[in-house]
Amino acid sequence: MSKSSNKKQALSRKAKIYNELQSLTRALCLKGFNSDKEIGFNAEYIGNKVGVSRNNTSKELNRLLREGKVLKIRGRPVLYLDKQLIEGYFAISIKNPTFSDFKDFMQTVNNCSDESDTNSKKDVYPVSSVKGSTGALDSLVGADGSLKAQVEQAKAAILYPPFGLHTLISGPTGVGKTTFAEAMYRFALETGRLPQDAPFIVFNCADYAENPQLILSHLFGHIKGAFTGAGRTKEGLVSHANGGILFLDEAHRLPPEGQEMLFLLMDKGIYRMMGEAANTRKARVLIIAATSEAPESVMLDTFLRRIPVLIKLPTLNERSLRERMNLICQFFQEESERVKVSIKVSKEVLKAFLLYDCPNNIGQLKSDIQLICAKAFLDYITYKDELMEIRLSQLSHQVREGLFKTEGKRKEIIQIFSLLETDSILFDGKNPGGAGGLFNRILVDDYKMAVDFYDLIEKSWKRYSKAGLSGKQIREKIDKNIKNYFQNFSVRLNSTSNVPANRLIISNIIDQSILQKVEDTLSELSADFDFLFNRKIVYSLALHIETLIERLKRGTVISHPDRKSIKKEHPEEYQLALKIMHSLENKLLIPIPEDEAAFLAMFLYAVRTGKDSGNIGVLVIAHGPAVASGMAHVANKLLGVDHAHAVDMPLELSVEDALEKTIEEIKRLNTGKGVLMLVDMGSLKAFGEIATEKTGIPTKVIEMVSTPMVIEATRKAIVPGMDLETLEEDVKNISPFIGQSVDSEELKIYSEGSGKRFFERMLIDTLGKTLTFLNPEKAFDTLKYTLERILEDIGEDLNDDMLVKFTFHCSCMIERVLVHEPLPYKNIELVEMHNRILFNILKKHFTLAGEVFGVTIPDTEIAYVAKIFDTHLDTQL
Ligand SMILES: Nc1ncnc2c1ncn2[C@@H]1O[C@H](COP(=O)(O)OP(=O)(O)OP(=O)(O)O)[C@@H](O)[C@H]1O
Repeated sequence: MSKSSNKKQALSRKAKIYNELQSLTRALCLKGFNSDKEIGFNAEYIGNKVGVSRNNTSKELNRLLREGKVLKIRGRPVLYLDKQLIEGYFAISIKNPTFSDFKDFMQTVNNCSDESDTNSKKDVYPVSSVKGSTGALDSLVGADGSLKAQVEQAKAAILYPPFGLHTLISGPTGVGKTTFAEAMYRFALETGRLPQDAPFIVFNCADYAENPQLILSHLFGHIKGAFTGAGRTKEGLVSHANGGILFLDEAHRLPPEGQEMLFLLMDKGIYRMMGEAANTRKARVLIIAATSEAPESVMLDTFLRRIPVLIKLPTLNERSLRERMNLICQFFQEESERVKVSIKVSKEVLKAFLLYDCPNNIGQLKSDIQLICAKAFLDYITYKDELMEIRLSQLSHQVREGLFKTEGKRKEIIQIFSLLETDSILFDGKNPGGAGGLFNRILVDDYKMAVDFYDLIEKSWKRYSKAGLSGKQIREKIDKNIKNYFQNFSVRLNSTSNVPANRLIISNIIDQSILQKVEDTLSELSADFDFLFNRKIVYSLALHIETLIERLKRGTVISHPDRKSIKKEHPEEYQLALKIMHSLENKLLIPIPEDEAAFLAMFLYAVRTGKDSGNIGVLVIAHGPAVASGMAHVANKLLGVDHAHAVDMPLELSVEDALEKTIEEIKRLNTGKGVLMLVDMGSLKAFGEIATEKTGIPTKVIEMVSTPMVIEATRKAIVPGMDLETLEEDVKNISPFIGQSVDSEELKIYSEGSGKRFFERMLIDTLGKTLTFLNPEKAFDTLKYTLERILEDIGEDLNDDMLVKFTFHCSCMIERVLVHEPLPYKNIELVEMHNRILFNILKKHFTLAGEVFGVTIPDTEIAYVAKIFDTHLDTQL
């Protein structure tokens, strides 16, 4: 054999070995590294795979090492890895490719992302050490979460000398591949790796997949006469992308000829226009390819051999709910900015978007949100509303289904939503700055008192003066409100909240210098007042001070209604407040009005003594063995609390005993804010008066009780800052059945169309406020029909009282069954036995009703319905 053919063989042997090592390393990268296991491939193993002896394989590997293509880990046996792939995987650049042992290798790759480590710095440069590396990539949602590794890889790919590394981004449709590639491009501009005028050219290979000639002509250009119709020479995208990035979407659709031409460009920086035989052209183009095919697929194998960096983006399901929430908020904010109208989105809608099945990932999430916003916009212009409101009823069936998919995610959902005290979020499109930190702002609600707090004072001032209260009365009322506010605020601060005291998040929303100055001030004073150490106090105070400064600038400072008495009642806190104020005045160089000391003193007092001031108790009293407790149970279950309590009054219970029980309950429930009682008969009103007389505990009695009212009472009673009078008012207002006067206009609206009575329209309206998932109109119609059939069977007439009870109870029941949380029932056999006929009638009719809603009503729930008939119709069949 001649020398030259020997060399030829050796060359192809080296290439074979190199290709094999690349495949093996790639497979390893796809599986992920595990530092516990030794990783790498020895010469014998690689040699066996390609049919070359161990000795010769070793020789070739050492050659490759000298060429800078492989990494060598000394030991027994010696292990090899492909250098570029490892660098891409760990987002690093390795200068010295030989390692003394496996530990040395792992240490080097791990340490390189840790700037503090200097040992390995000489060999590698960590991406994180590059100045100015914040920006496009770092601001992607998830950049510090589920995209962390990918962002590091992308930075490394862009920064790799001399011109960056070609990259393949993979992931199913809609995961954000294009967005990610654009962010890489912007990162290249930000870091100066590409000049500001560098091109970013996008080409979707799927667009012309059926016509290879057209693809090649688009990409590489053609010369005159290259094919029929090529009347003149035309440059391709590669030429336009010279000096920048060419983004090839759906790269797996590139025909084989195109792949070959692209590889030539990637390997050697040269290409030919179509129709050119000899002439080659030069272009320096960084390729970012994207594919929705699994990167392991055969189709991509050739591609992978050329592309050293493989970035796999996670699907929406693989991201945390927190990130998804962030995306949702971002999209609503974007829509609001687009149409320049505020968008109000309820908690329930957010929950549905958070949980529904979204197989096409972020892309689908975004377009579903755009779709719902478009619908809401239509309502907005049709009805000339003040803002766009997204209601649960507007959502598509698929999105609404999300509400049923809480399984296994409850904790995370609670964590996300416990921070949001209002029932909805307002996305303010007129304030474009709001988009980025929006979700962060939700996160810091726990610290936030300033904005709400001043607003509270301003709003109540307007409300009370409109109501004709004297100046003194207004001050007294506001003073009470402020006290309540601080009390509740301190409860939140002292609670074992899940909110991390995260300076990073806080620093996104508070001016850095204010935060720093508040931190300094409090740490100076904390030697004497150790409770000031609490991070949350620092943050909430910083937020408060920031708002105060804004108000000072605008000249809208609010005076404290009663500074003198605060000074007298809380002298220690007042003095401390003055110290804080003076220190801040010096640091911030602004004069702070002395009234502020009174607010601060109240805040400090509340935080210091803060204990759970508790909520207003809710007590349901009704005749019947389990009517009251049934309603309280439903309310608690639906709201996920244990706040509604009940006194059941079976017929055999004497009035004296019932009163005694009631007083005991009231004592037990009172936490200082009184108890709201909902009773089913006017005569029970006296119970409240007697209980207050005997115990001094304030009570209010509403002479009407229904499940929705109990739900409303419970829901509102646990709202911080609620007082007994307001609660009574609010609960009364939801009941359309309490002698309200309704003007004739309103009456007309309610009675229009549908052929329903006014009373029924009101009933549906109230149902609408209570139901989460069901369409109230449909629920009402179906249940009324069902009730009429049941009454026909048992020979009773329909009456409104029964209609109210039945529709409310049963619609709540259907919702419970929908979310797989039906009520249990003890001794169900007894109900079945005593009321077999009624039970069977109910079962028959509920089978039909259930079908309408796609559920099967279990016997335990039927037993409760039977009880309603028992108690209210006295039906003993
Ligand atoms: N991290 C992100 N932050 C904010 N928006 C994002 C993010 N990722 C994707 N999006 C948005 O989601 C939508 C879909 O993203 P993109 O088009 O980048 O996905 P893709 O994977 O390229 O989709 P396809 O495979 O369908 O081309 C875009 O409108 C984009 O604005």
